[in-house]
Amino acid sequence: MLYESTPGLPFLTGFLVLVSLFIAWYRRVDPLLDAVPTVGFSDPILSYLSAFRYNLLNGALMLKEGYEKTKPGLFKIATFRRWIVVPSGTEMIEEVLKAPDSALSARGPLLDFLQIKYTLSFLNMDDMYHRSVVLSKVTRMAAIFDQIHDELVGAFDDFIPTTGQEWVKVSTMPAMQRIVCQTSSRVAVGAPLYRDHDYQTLVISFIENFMISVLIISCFPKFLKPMAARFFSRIPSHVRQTMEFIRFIVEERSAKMKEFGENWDDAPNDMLMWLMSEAKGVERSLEGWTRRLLILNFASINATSVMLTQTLYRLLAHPEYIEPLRQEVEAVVAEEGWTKAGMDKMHKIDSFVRETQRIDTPMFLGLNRLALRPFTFSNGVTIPAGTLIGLPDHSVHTDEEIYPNAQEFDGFRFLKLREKEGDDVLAARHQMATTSVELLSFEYGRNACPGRLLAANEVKALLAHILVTYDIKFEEGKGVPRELRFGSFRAPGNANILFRKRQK
Ligand code: HEM
Repeated sequence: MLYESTPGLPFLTGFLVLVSLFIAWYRRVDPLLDAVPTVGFSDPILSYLSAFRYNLLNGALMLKEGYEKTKPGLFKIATFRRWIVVPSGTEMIEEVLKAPDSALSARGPLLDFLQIKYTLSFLNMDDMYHRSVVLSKVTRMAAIFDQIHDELVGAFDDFIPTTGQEWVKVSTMPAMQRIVCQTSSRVAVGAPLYRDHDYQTLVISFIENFMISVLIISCFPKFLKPMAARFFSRIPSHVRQTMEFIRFIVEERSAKMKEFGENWDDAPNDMLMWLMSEAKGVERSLEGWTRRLLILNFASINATSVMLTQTLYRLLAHPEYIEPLRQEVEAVVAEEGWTKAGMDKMHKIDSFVRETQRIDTPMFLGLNRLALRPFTFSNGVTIPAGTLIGLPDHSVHTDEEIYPNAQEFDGFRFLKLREKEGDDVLAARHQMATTSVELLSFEYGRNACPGRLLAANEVKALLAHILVTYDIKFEEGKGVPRELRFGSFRAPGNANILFRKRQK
């Protein structure tokens, strides 16, 4: 009877069996990875439940559990797309970071993560010259710092216009993004374009659209990705519009480069100029420079505004730091003015921002490495070619053996470590822009962020300016907003902050 009343049942059962077999085959674990313990289910089909838990419920907890249970060692975790192997403990992480690119590639996973082939297919991935441009030029911060300070004051006046005793309500994340955009654009394209609000709107809309495009395109199977990019990405239009904005500047500068060559003494000192001087071959074109500029805007503006927003939230959640930080800024500025040398002396500010970065690191699992060939760790475990490795940023940052009372925010944690060191060289290990295997927000080793010195100085200068210029508080009855989490990502929620001219 049952059979007669449900004629589709055998087909449905058959279909489910086929799907299960396909999943079991697709998510099968390479036997070599059997030696790596799993957090959650190892079974190919049940591992989807673990992936669900990881992506949507409590990925951070799962990573922490794997890290603590296996340290020093390795564990694996299931995501919807694939298995990820995670090293636990700093020694194992260092092995990953020190492995040659020919064994564990950083570039491949980064390009895959950004879906570069479909979002920015025009980038020549073999020539990442913008990285060395940033690294070599940004290191000479002193000359750039004047521009940054000059501009951040203007940006605050533009976006947070306070007068008298009135409190001005500011939607934090969008306002910080605007302020960082204007300040960074001064370093990126110079005057007069950086102040053009239409240009800034375009820069921010590119960043937002880029992130949305990456998310959407990642959800499609490979053969549908080009179509998804065509339908959902507005990036080609952003490229065209940005080209129109910078065309005039590029033409003028190209003419001067031709005329003066190496002897152009008062050449502008901004990223566009650095790119124009260093580009080779097809990259030496309006379109080539535009695309590099866009990718640099993406790399710098979003991460810097997130860091500034998190720092402000931490400050408001711990207002006892406001006075000591203010006093430091005032004392240093009285001695050194608003200079790079002054920034270097703001040890309390530096420590406060670094502590925020430690505890609010934007990724629970940082960017990845792809094993291009079988790779054997010092504990004898070999992972097969094709394995994806993720770095457990947040688990390291909350490792009690490295940071006692790791879950507590201690704004002067790094100041105290700095003061304990005997000399300046050792003390510098604890400053904001110094990378280490114990603090992975800027990554560490040869793939570390080339713009970290700029980011650190920008955030420190912005925070110092806020402290001495404004009184700030959350709206009545409100506090730090709940952060947004998905899998290994986290982002600060948005809250309004009230600003008024400082009263005392
Ligand atoms: C708080 C702000 C910032 C954070 C947290 C941050 C973090 C990172 C991280 C973790 C990476 C490594 C990605 C990888 O290759 O695995 C990276 C790469 C990069 N960052 Fe930053 N960054 C910040 C600001 C900046 C700024 C201001 C610039 C300046 C232009 C910049 C330029 C770059 C570039 C060009 C790369 C790519 C390097 C490559 O292709 O290998 N970043 N950043």
